[in-house]
Amino acid sequence: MIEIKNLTKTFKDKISVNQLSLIIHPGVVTGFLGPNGAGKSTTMKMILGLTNPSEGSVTIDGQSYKDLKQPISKVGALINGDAVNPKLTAKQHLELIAAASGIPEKQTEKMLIETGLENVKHKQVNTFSLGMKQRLGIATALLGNPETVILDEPFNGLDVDGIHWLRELTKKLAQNGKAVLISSHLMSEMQMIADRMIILAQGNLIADMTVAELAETSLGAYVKVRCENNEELISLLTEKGADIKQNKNKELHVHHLEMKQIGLLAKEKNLALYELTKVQPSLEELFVELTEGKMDYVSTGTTPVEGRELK
Ligand SMILES: Nc1ncnc2c1ncn2[C@@H]1O[C@H](COP(=O)(O)OP(=O)(O)OP(=O)(O)O)[C@@H](O)[C@H]1O
Repeated sequence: MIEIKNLTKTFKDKISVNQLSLIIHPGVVTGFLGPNGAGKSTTMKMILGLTNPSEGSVTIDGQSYKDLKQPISKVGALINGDAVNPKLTAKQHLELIAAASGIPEKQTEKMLIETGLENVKHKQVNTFSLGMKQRLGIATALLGNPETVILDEPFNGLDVDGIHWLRELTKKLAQNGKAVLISSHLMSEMQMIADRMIILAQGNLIADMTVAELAETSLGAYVKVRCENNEELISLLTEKGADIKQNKNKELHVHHLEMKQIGLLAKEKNLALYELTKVQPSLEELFVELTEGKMDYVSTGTTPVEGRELK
């Protein structure tokens, strides 16, 4: 079990991870989600002792990473940008790590088969595609049969077969009692494999719940309204406690008011509505909503109504 308490990382004057507290449980695939720059990799690096926290602590079964006696059998990780000597073959790379860590040689063969690299094991890593490198990174992470597996954006570069393989692998690891932490910025991907979701945005914890809880969260449901006079309707509904966002097509997304209430309030003021639809967003849409306005790199899309702060 990984326990993170008040974990904070500041680079110069920028807070990349802010007072993060959470637990990564064994036997569970935990999706670690957030837009670019949310602080996912930094958190993973702090778990692995690769980056020192500015504040707070991380323990793995009660110990910090640097105090673990046999770290490779406790935590295995794929961190983007992992250094692999490109001149080595896949087999040599794994054998080198196995030898350095006292892992039996037969384990390297097992990992090459498990990750589908058996046929290319004698090829130099510099001839590998991104997907093959990812597979080798995953083989490296699993080499010590660790209790916890941390994978930073492992789907990057994998083809359809690879994606399917990795989904099955992560499920199997969790079924075997391992704690699996996987980062991604794609909710749709995580939805397929994660039991629990942790969402970060700008270093802050936005959600930490099971996928079922996330899907049920009332934050998600809203009423889509198109109307002849948005300004008037916004002020009317806001007075009644609604939270409203307006997208670039001038559609209003109204939270915390029922469809019927909205219709009746509009009728009282003789406001014509062109559309009134209850929307239960997908997890992908919910993710966008939860993290909107909290990204380092923003693209166009739904914008908040002036004066209303996004939740
Ligand atoms: N070594 C560093 N020096 C300065 N700033 C850093 C450093 N590492 C990370 N950051 C900053 O910390 C913030 C969080 O970065 P991080 O890589 O953890 O995000 P992420 O959620 O993993 O993003 P992505 O999905 O794009 O990989 C970013 O603003 C990033 O620029």
